Amino acid sequence: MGPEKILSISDLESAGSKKLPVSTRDFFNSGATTQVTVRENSTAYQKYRILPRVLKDVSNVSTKISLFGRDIAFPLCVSPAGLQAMAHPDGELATSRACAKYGVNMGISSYANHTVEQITTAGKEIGPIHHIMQLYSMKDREKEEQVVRRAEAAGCKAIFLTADSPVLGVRYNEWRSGFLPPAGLAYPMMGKTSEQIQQQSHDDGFSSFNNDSHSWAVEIPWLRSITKMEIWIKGVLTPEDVETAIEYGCEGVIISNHGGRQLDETPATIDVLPDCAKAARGRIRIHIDGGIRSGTDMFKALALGAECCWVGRPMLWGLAYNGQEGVELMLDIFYQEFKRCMQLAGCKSISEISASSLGVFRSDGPLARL
Ligand SMILES: Cc1cc2nc3c(=O)[nH]c(=O)nc-3n(C[C@H](O)[C@H](O)[C@H](O)COP(=O)(O)O)c2cc1C
Ligand SMILES: O=C(O)C(=O)c1ccccc1
Repeated sequence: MGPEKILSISDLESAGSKKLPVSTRDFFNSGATTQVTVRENSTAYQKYRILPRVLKDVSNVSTKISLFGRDIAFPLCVSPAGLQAMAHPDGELATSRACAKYGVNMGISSYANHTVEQITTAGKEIGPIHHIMQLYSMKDREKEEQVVRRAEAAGCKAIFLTADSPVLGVRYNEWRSGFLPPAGLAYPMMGKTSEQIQQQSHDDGFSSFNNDSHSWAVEIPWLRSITKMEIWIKGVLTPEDVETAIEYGCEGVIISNHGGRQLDETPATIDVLPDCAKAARGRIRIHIDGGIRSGTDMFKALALGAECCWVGRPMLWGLAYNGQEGVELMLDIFYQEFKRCMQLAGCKSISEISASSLGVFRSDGPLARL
């Protein structure tokens, strides 16, 4: 696709973004309010440096981890993001196929432009893949239950309950541009047609469905009573909420600030990961997303206590650049960079990646050990 050489996720961001109309590009790439968190999610990785151990046999590095009962190729999955057909007509179907081809798992947004049945089938036709279904608490409990039941019947392994979005964030770009998904795109899992979507602002449309009176005490036991899928909480940023998720018997949390799109001036996810992982003490799975843009970012997140990384926008840039092939390119860049990082750092398997592989800059001093 095109003459340019796409070697890094940053190259893919430029090439993919260029293909999109300005309002779509801004909807995908922006964060909330002042953009502090969306920026810091990535830049925060720069306070850490990798301390390699040398002269190790790294001819047979294993990048695999086990997730939902099966090995995935390397510790990266694709976060649930709505409206993927805005990036490429094949949307979530292309993402699912690319993930299956590459041997990683995929999150499906409740605001996907294809159904959970279509998306899981598209992937499984290519190869083994697990999906998880993202869920928002909804005002209409019957509709919410339908989404859960359809996801389970389609073979999804977990519900990711997005907990950081009782309302949408302050999004100046969406409000200025009067952002609306293009005519023709629907939210089939929400039972919302293109015509209905066109009648309300994105913000009002979201609020009309979303339950801003959600709570741990109501939501988690209710979900448990209607599904056997694992229940994960997406959008946790504090050790307190890790502890609460454990109390409610959840299987995992995604340390996430929604890619900086919800509450601005929340910390970068990598900066709260160590305390959250410490609080978990192995009692709940800890995954992370937000701002991960390279194999070394992945390595640092694993060293600081995450079991697996998830990425949102890099998938959208891949889709915009070249559909399924673009998402495969994105996964390939991450895989090659991560594997090489392990080799150069002297880690033969994922279990050898630990905090002892990292140093950190504190104020102006020399590099400190963690
Ligand atoms: C365009 C877009 C749409 C998104 N839609 C959803 C969604 O429907 N549900 C959800 O839980 N998170 C959604 N997210 C957040 C992602 O799941 C993820 O947390 C975030 O993109 C990770 O940060 P990154 O994009 O820097 O990798 C969306 C993100 C983007 C950029
Ligand atoms: O924009 C988002 O971050 C998001 O979560 C969303 C919600 C509904 C539709 C599309 C995206």
